[in-house]
Amino acid sequence: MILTSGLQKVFCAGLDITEFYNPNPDRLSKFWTTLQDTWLSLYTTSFPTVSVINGHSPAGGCLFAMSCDYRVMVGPNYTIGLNETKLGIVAPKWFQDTMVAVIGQRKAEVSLTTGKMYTTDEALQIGLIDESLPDANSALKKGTQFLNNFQKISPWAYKMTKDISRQPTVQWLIDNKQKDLDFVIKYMQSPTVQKNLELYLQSLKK
Ligand SMILES: CCCCCCCCCCCC/C=C/CC(=O)SCCNC(=O)CCNC(=O)[C@H](O)C(C)(C)COP(=O)(O)OP(=O)(O)OC[C@H]1O[C@@H](n2cnc3c(N)ncnc32)[C@H](O)[C@@H]1OP(=O)(O)O
Repeated sequence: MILTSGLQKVFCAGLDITEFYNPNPDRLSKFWTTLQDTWLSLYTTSFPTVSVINGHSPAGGCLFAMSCDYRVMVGPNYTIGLNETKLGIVAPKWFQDTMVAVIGQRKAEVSLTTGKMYTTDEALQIGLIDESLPDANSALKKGTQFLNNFQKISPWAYKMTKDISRQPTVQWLIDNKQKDLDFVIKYMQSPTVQKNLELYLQSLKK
């Protein structure tokens, strides 16, 4: 399965920030639960997955890319990263753990605390992506080549290997879905967080 975008320069702009701004708790609760379930399905899918990152990929976009088995990104002009601290919010534990699984504890901590958005070259250097290609067609071709590896791998062996590797992060979220939701609902209602989001949304307007 390949995840990519039909847009010209955005792979995924992350979660819709307007869902967090002046939120209705019931709506936010459904929104966040849907995100948790979608992520669990993607991260544990029995299909081999590749993200062909053909545009910018901040925050939730980076999470979805990192949740695939392999990342091919079009360079050099796009950026990717978990930039939550730049919005004055915090990437939840399972976002952070997904990043640690990809680039390791030290690089993830620096990346997360600074909210850094990496260029394609920088992302390749720290291992956030696996390959950089100059255009979308060659990136798609690379992604397809990666998936072809699995024609010779037992689906059962593939899935069990992936489950063992991803189990700690997956199990944490399964065991803590309500706690994670309560954290988001509680802090999203904080006046400080709301002010930060307001300023960030304003900064995006042209
Ligand atoms: C004190 C303790 C604090 C504790 C807090 C705890 C909180 C709990 C945890 C909660 C975690 C929540 C996790 C969230 C993860 C996320 O995904 S947050 C989203 C992060 N996304 C971004 O930062 C992306 C922002 N967008 C961009 O940088 C750019 O738009 C782009 C690079 C993606 C594309 O650039 P360009 O093509 O130039 O597009 P624009 O013309 O800028 O955008 C068009 C239009 O869309 C609006 N917009 C863009 N992104 C978003 C978004 N993610 N959500 C909502 N709206 C978005 C942008 O404002 C423009 O609007 P107008 O057309 O001008 O109205």
